[in-house]
Amino acid sequence: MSVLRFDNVSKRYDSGHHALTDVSFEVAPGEMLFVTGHSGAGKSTLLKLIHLSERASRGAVLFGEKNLAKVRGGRIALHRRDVGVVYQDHRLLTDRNVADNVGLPLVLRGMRRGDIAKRVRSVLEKVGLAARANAFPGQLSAGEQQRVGIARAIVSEPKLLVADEPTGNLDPTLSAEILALFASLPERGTSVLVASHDLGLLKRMKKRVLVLNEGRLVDDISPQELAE
Ligand SMILES: Nc1ncnc2c1ncn2[C@@H]1O[C@H](COP(=O)(O)OP(=O)(O)OP(=O)(O)O)[C@@H](O)[C@H]1O
Repeated sequence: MSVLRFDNVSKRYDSGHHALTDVSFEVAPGEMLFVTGHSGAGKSTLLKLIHLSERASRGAVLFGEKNLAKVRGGRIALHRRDVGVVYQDHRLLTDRNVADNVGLPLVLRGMRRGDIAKRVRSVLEKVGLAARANAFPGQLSAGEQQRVGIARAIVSEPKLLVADEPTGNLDPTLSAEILALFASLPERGTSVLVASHDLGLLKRMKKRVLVLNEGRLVDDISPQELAE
């Protein structure tokens, strides 16, 4: 059983623009892969269909056995518990400190405060921000904010993590560290799908790469092919 499956998915925005056309692929449990393509190729749209910021116009997006077309109303929030999202613009709450931002998904889940504090501490250590737990987002660098966003996305150990250009604001050393962190998630059962147009990074990571061109999936490159 795949974690995620796109079956001939197309997305046409209300403007009439066809952002995705007939896209099909599957993600296995514990797999890490990238989606790439030039600006406007449809990478963000593809991720939005997974966390239900947008809906497919045709075809089916399946998350495990669940057809996302049927996930409506209150079930959207439940679905989002299973999908961790790292946004390009972080989307942190500016009036809450780092620890509160990271712990928020666990609060929404009704987890006990003591357990939340433990998990938050552990995940902040992983992203190298343990010392900044009490800082507010406005006091952090762009790269640090990015890492808070990543910590928040992985704190609830989702089945799938989707990240849109997660290393955009980070220097090369930090990018490498964050990607190494992503690459370690599959061992703990989280599949990872990252949108990136950084070809150097894709080559270094040696993971499967989906290539979009004008909304069509034009290549699906295995790690072996990438190494050649
Ligand atoms: N809400 C929207 N309404 C209309 N068109 C949109 C909307 N969002 C995106 N598009 C268009 O759909 C196409 C795909 O956009 P998308 O953001 O998915 O591309 P992308 O590959 O992520 O690009 P980038 O690398 O620049 O972020 C673009 O031509 C974009 O202008």
